[in-house]
Amino acid sequence: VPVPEDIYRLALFFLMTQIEYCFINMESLATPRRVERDYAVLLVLGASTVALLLSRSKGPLPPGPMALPLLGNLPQMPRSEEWNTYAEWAEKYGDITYLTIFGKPMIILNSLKVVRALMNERSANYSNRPYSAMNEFCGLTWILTNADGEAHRIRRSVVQRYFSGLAAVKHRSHQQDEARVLANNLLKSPELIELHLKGHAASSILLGAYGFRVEGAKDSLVQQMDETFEHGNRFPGFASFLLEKIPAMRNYPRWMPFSGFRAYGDLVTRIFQAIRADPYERTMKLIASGKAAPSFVSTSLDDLAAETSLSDKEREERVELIKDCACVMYGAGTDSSTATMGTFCMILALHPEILKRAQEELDKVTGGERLPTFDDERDLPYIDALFWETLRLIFRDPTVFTNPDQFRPDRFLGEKGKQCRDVLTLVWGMGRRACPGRQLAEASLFITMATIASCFDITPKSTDPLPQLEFSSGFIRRPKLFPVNITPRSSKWKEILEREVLPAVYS
Ligand code: HEM
Repeated sequence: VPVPEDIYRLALFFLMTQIEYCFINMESLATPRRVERDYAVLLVLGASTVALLLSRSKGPLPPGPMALPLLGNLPQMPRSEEWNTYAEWAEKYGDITYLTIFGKPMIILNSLKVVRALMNERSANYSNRPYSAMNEFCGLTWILTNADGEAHRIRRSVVQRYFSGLAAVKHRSHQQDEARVLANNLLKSPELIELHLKGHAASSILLGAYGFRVEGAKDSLVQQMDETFEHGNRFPGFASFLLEKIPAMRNYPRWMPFSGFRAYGDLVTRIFQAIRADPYERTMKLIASGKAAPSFVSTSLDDLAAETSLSDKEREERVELIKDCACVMYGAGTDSSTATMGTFCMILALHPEILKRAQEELDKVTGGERLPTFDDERDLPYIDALFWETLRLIFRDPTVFTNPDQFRPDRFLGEKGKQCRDVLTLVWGMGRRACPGRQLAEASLFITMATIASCFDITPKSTDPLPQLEFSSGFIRRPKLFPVNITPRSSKWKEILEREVLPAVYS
């Protein structure tokens, strides 16, 4: 029997969905305003309530803050710096905290011990994504990060074959070039640091995946991709919740009242299909004109051509798979790399003593006469430690890293440093979902950090008061960039950079 709580909950979803639609930009949908009819609301409310009741979870659950009847833990959810609230909850409830938001369960793993136990040792149990009617509704089941079971396994093996292990080494030449292009861009217009960092990450990944570089974050393709992911995030939360709870809603008739979400679903499906197809088409044109650099797409197509026993249908499926895998690399890799490089630059501005020590080490290896290369890697332990400590900032378990708020690259030096690195593999995720772009990202970030530290002094534009390094909330912890001066260490370094960037740009 439906309880009043469920009816209120659903009534609230509908109400909020409509309110949200008033705030999002619906112009592109050209949907005429629909007449709202009470009987339709009652019908859907009834069906939804039954579905909600059937989907109720039973069984013992981990402890967590007391949930309110309708909203769950929504009022207690932190609006910013969520990691501090999660740490407080860990003190109170232990390593695993259970929450619900509008009936949707959420589990926070709060220590290295439980993350390892669940995500690594029992990866087979915990690596699947919960079924998402919303992903199906928007045609997003092909994305590796959403896929499960066999579809996930196949996509991962395709991606790993080209981006992990020894295969990652093939990307080093363009990664070194892109690091130099970034340094040159920072030399020319340091005030555009945010755009340059984004353009650099995008270009490095697009080169690996599709074989072309972009001129920067303003490139139409980069903007198209960003807008697409943004669109996905803007899907009205309550409509998405409703779809998850009642998947049959994806067939909700378009002529019914409140069916605006279907038009929005069509839009999201269309634009996701476009970012899957458009960069692929760009590569096909480059291949046709003989100008394509070797990439994941071109190599995979060559491999496909060499397999003579496949039927036409199998070939078509393989091409679709190649499109899926290339596209996801951009989505998964760009923002994470941009955030890490942004953090690195802000850290250097706040810690001149660290930058000086890095430059001393680099000068010893390069003689202060050239930019660093991958061949220098083994002689640059401090740069390596700097790289690890920058990633470590998101890992704040004080029982593992003492004073986690302090930036101390020395943690990663010497014998003890090796143990710290082992622990820090956590930042790449664990088990079956661990980051397949890890080696690619490690190499790209290392050479870019070494190049930037070689060429520039970085200082905050204003030191009174000294800026604090703050981070935004969300899936990726992004640094809030404060204004900085980025100047070549000397006129000699300006010349070195200008000299060495030319082959990078024109090769
Ligand atoms: C600083 C850089 C990066 C960090 C910290 C990072 C971190 C992570 C983490 C923690 C996961 C696991 C998420 C989960 O458990 O569901 C992940 C997944 C993934 N990463 Fe990365 N990543 C980085 C860069 C990259 C790059 C450069 C690429 C590609 C070029 C990439 C591609 C992927 C993909 C495709 C997945 C999904 C794997 C799956 O669901 O099986 N990442 N990454």
